Amino acid sequence: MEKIIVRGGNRLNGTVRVEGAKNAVLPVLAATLLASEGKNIISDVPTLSDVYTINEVLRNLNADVVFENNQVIVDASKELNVEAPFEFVRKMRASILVMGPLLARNSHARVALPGGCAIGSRPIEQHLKGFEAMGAKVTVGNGFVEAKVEGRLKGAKIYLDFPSVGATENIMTAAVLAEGTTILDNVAKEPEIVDLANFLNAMGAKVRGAGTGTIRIEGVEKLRGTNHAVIPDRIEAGTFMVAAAITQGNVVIENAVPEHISSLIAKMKEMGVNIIEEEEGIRVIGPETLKAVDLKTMPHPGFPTDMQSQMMALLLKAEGTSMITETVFENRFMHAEEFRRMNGDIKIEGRSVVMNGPSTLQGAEVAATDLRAGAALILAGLVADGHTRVTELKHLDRGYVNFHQKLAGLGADIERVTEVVAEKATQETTQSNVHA
Ligand SMILES: CC(=O)N[C@H]1[C@@H](OP(=O)(O)OP(=O)(O)OC[C@H]2O[C@@H](n3ccc(=O)[nH]c3=O)[C@H](O)[C@@H]2O)O[C@H](CO)[C@@H](O)[C@@H]1O
Ligand SMILES: C=C(OP(=O)(O)O)C(=O)O
Repeated sequence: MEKIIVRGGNRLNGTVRVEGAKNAVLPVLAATLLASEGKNIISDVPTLSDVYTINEVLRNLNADVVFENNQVIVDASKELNVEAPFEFVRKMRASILVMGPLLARNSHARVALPGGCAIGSRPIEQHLKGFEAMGAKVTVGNGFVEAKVEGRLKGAKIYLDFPSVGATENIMTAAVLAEGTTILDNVAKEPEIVDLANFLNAMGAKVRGAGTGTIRIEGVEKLRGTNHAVIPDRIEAGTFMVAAAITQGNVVIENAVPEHISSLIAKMKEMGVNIIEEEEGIRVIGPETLKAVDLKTMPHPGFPTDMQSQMMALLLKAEGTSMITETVFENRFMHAEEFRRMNGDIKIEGRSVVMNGPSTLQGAEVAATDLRAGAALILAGLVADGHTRVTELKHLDRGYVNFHQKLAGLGADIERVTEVVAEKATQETTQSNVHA
């Protein structure tokens, strides 16, 4: 087993560059299945475990996929298979995003049911409601969801009960090859939705309104491969912004797009963080004293749930009482217990957590319960007394490329070790504690 060991106390300084966005590249790669002619060349692709997983899903569906130098080339022109098995979907829920493209291309798709995960039950009924409205017959059984349609899907008017990111993407990618027009209401407005629409349009689709609450899709008969560069990862950018702020550092985050993270910038400014938009990116200067604030996660342009745990780390160091309310996922506070193990003063009250800060954080052995929790625990470790050891790094690797190396490049005292070396470090700490 691998661990990341952080020794707290260093201020971060310098420049760090963010990668292409995980949550943009996964739907884009799933949508490459729509091109029955030509190759798709997707660039700025991060080397994340989730990307390797979706590439395996595509290969399994009979697409040719080459991933080199942050570029994925997909040739999906051969006849596609119908089924995405559980071995992939269990690793990564976003595998469900192949359902829309497969149904549109094949008139038939069978995908293992994703099930819940550490942050909530995560049902997919809004995705399925969309496929049904377009004429598909959907059945669920034996751990699979299957959708079939005679001939092409038919354009429809669909209203989502909640602006689900995945449902918006899956229905969009089904509707682009449907007969007639689809009007999709109460949709997600995340930048990743806009990126997907841009990619679909470059393949020859007719998608209008992405980024607003209503998307209108005129179906076309065929799509062809194109070139597309993925947008920068706003959550990775936000994570490094917190790293700079929590360590009273001074860091430029290159490639970050301020318009994609305006809610985060506003909240951090409220906390007293100095944030300057520069030509190369966003400069973040952490203050001596952070102010307590309240925040509530919401669909975009509200505060992103994927930044909630990192902000929890930051708020633990703020003066006064802060409250975070999670409205997007029903169970995304598992990291709060881990912060408590680091001496964080934190209480869970239903869908909110209350923190009385600043907490004097102490190094401890903690487990990443999901990918953002993993990053957040490392952020807390940057300002904790002594060593913090973070385990369950498979979650972190789903969403961050070279996270510890990037932090080390900014001056953090951090390393990634295997169990054997980690045990040696534990012994050293135990010995130094005995001597102290
Ligand atoms: C790969 C990817 O892009 N993942 C992101 C995507 O996940 P994902 O697409 O799964 O998130 P959704 O927006 O669909 O889910 C938001 C909420 O709606 C619920 N829901 C969703 C669909 C449905 O049919 N029924 C239902 O009840 C979910 O359980 C959850 O509570 O958006 C989330 C919300 O911004 C982010 O945290 C994830 O990082
Ligand atoms: C929850 C996340 O991702 P996923 O939907 O892929 O689990 C995330 O990126 O924080």
